[in-house]
Amino acid sequence: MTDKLKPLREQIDAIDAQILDLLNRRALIAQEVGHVKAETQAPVFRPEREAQVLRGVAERNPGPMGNREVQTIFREIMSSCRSLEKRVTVAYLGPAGTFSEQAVYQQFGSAVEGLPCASIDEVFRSAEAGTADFGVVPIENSSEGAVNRTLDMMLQTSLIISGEVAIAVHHSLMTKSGNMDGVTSICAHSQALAQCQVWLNQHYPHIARHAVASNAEAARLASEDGTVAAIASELAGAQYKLGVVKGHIQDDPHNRTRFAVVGTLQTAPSGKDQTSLVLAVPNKAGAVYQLLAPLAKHGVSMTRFESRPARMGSWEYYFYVDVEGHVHNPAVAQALGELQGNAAFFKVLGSYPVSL
Ligand SMILES: O=C(O)C(=O)C[C@]1(C(=O)O)C=C[C@@H](O)C=C1
Repeated sequence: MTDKLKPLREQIDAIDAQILDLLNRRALIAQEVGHVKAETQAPVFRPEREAQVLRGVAERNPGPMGNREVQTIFREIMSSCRSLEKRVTVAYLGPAGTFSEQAVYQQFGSAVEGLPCASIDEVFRSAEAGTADFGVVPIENSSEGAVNRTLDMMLQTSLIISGEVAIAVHHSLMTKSGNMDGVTSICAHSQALAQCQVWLNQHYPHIARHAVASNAEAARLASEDGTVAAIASELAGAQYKLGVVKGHIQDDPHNRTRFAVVGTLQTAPSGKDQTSLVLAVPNKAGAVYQLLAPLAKHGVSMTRFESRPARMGSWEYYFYVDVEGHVHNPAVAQALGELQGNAAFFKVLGSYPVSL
């Protein structure tokens, strides 16, 4: 070791000792919080508090560390403190290596028990039955739009949305060999095939495409068969020891997927929240316009409006609406009260912190 390096490393060692001490002091307090919560049967996972802590560290961060990096560290700190109170189990659309699994870690950190499920329906069932404390389900993609199965399930379920996570979705084309020699089919989830179709049409128009249950399943198939190429995350590719033929092949470089954290927890206001609802109106002229009028009247902004055909009953469409603010906010509460009066069907799916 050079003479210059030695004193610097000694400083780092001293700071690490302080960090370790502080981390454990924090963990002891979290354990106390856990005892208080156990006495009052209060929920352990508090998305509003975690969102406030993460926003707070970004606001106070003097640098040179970036906000994102600092938030990643604090998310992990809270995850391990939380796991001293209780290890939360979260169901997601498996297998391991999917973007859904990535969303679980992004929201809960790594001290969490992931429960991979075979379908979106099973994620809901696990959280409804209490096998999992929460479920994480994809709700919409920035290029492909709504995930219809999730929207349909939100209508039927007794669960509510307790939080949301948005992740950047980058797809890679991967094979066992790392090249396309002898490849006769490209496999991926139908959403991933759709998100890469322009690129695929340009580069491999003559190779057959097959939709499979998940991108991780495609990676598994490619790991067993040299004639198969998979489109998946590099994380999934690494799990199956695939070589990358080409990374970032999604047509939209800013491709993102939003996931909902579903459970029984009614999340308290965090200071920057949104509320999701489902509505329906009788099929008559001007009904939708009239339905939404209370939002404008009370100054509540609508951030999302999605329609979905109703397959039964007397209404034509269900409208999935997100508005800014929490249901405990008086303006939101008043607007929703009036909106409910205009609607033939009305369900609040939940109020939760806006994702980072
Ligand atoms: O403040 C709490 O309620 C805690 O349990 C502490 C803590 C944390 O580590 O900061 C841990 C888990 C909760 O989800 C929120 C925050």
